[in-house]
Amino acid sequence: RRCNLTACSSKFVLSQVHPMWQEPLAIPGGDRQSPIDIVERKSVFDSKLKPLVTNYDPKTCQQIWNNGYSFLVEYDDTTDKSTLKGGPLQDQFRLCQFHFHWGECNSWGSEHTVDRRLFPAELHLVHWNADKYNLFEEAVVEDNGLAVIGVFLKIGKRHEGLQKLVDALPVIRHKDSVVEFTKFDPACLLPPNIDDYWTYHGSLTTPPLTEAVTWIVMKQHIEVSHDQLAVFRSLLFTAAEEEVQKSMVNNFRGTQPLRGRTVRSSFT
Ligand SMILES: CCCCCOc1ccc(S(N)(=O)=O)cc1
Ligand SMILES: [Zn+2]
Repeated sequence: RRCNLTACSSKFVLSQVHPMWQEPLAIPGGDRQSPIDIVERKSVFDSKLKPLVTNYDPKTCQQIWNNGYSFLVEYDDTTDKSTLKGGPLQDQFRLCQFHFHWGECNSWGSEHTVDRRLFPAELHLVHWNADKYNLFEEAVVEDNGLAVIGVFLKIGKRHEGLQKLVDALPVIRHKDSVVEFTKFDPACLLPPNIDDYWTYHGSLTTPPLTEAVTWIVMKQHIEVSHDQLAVFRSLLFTAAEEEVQKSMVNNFRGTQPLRGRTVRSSFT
């Protein structure tokens, strides 16, 4: 007999896949989905790719919140104070938020892979095209609307800049909790060399999965300590009032078909 949810005792742990990660059946178009496996030897060096230019103002950092899929550090994107340009981009983009994806253990957690290699986590710095659109929500449905920088995380030495963020996480343990978070410079989360990257046209990796993203994936990773990443895993997918609490882990999408796309590299 199918268990009727209301009849289930509160202690019954539902071992369902988190709704977010049950792939929707059909995505409109769906031939430029993300993430992908980056096959190094198939990427094509493009000498016309310029260096990336980031200009982040820590004063535009506003809050950090648990949206039930990840935690987002949000920036004031009503002016051109925190911007990204150069690289593969023709226009100037504004930083609106950054977030991470991670696993339940250090063996997996990243969204992109490099020659099928998985990393324990991946940082996404999300920007929208402020030369062409007025709001993130407008840009999210346009081909050239978004630019996301991806940075792989590896377990190693403690990341001093990340610790301020790690210390804020217990305050936003549950879905929909938010706390003020200011004066955080996201540039501290970039690797030393941001001139070496892969770039390709793809999509958001969570709903609405729109194919609006110029992806810029850094070749160089950053290091965080085991304990720092363990705090990410102490977050919950679930809201405070829910009876069954679910750890926020494995919040990554699997790699998607390349569908004939070319991944370009800024380095040989
Ligand atoms: C109109 C509201 C859209 C909210 C969703 O925004 C997103 C979703 C995914 C990514 S990701 N993992 O591809 O960087 C970035 C931003
Ligand atoms: Zn993401």
